[in-house]
Amino acid sequence: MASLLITHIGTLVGLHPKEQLMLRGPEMSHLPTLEDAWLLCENGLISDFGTMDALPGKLPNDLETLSAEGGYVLPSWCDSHSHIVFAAPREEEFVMKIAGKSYEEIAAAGGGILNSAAKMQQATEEALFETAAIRLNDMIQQGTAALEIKSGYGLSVGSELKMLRVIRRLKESFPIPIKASFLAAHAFPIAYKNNHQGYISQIIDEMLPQISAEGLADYMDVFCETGFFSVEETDQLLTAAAKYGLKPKIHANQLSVSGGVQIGVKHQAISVDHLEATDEAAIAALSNGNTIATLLPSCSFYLGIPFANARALIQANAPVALASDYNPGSTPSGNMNFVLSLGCIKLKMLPEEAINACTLNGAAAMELSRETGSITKGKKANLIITRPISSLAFLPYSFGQSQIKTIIINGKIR
Ligand SMILES: N=CN[C@@H](CCC(=O)O)C(=O)O
Ligand SMILES: [Zn+2]
Repeated sequence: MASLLITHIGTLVGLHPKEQLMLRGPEMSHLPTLEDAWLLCENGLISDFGTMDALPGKLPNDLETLSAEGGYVLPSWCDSHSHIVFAAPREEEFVMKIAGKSYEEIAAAGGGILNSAAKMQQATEEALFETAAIRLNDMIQQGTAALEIKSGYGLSVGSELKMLRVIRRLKESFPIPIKASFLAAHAFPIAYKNNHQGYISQIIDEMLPQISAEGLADYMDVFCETGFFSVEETDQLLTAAAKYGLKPKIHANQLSVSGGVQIGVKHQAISVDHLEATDEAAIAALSNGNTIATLLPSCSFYLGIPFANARALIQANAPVALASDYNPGSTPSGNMNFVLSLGCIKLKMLPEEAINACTLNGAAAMELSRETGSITKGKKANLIITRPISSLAFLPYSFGQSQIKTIIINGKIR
């Protein structure tokens, strides 16, 4: 594999030591940088870096050189929450929202997740793979190079397995790390509206054993929310998943204070995600803990719901990650550059905090921070090279304007 030397880097950003696997509270504002730098990629990994006045004397033979021309170099975005496998977009609901209907009203009228589930029954694995691959390629071009993808539009044994097999194929076909979360507990199918235990038994007795036998999921997810899965039902599902070694990453407190945060923490969830409706008890549950609060500001932006209280979480010494939530209903965008801007503009995170939340803490929310998420020797050479910009703050400040000039994946120009 050819080696790549990137020279004339205006500022190299995110030089965390390899032992730093996650950042919490005040640590999140610490984003080490190096000015006027070079960086060497060998065998797909970051092998060395330094300042331009001390370029390495001995260089590999098969070396390709690329000048960053004064641009910034950052670790690629690590997006730890997405639903990019879906059968069809839902613009009709977008228009209903413009006319004043809420997410809950649309869902109660048979739209929402059930709308996507109905379309999923008909979709072929091939079509699902092709459309998800287009979305994923777009995301990679926008700087994402590690991704979590959920099932959850199947809501039946066959369709949930179909979604997870599509995610497995994406894992095999793309050069970036991908993690799969099993989210059959996303909504109750209509046939089980008044028989919650019937559907929960199907998840526990039929889906989990097959998924485990085929190794199709890395995590268990539940939408713990009023009108969806209760705290008791979430507890039951997470207990069952633990028997198959599936750790939780759950949807909590999106539309109301659901108790989802506390039940996630009780089950040592890797992350509890959303938290738009978080109260003091939920913040206290995350304070000083290892469960990551993954905030999804594009969802608040699109649905017009409150933004999560990032400042209170950071104040409480919690680890905070930012992710896209790319899905057809609440967030039809996987652009992490916009997530970064919203993190600063709406969640009042400092640029350094928001960048750490989109990189190292995002990687940690997928248990990938040993291999990606910072500029650290031995980690994947997955990089974003920007145009020359006036400061780090310019990146989130210039919202909606791409500053990305080149994407590097596994040490190769993409
Ligand atoms: N809230 C649950 N799941 C998705 C939305 C799903 C949908 O509307 O299709 C979310 O994270 O926002
Ligand atoms: Zn989600």
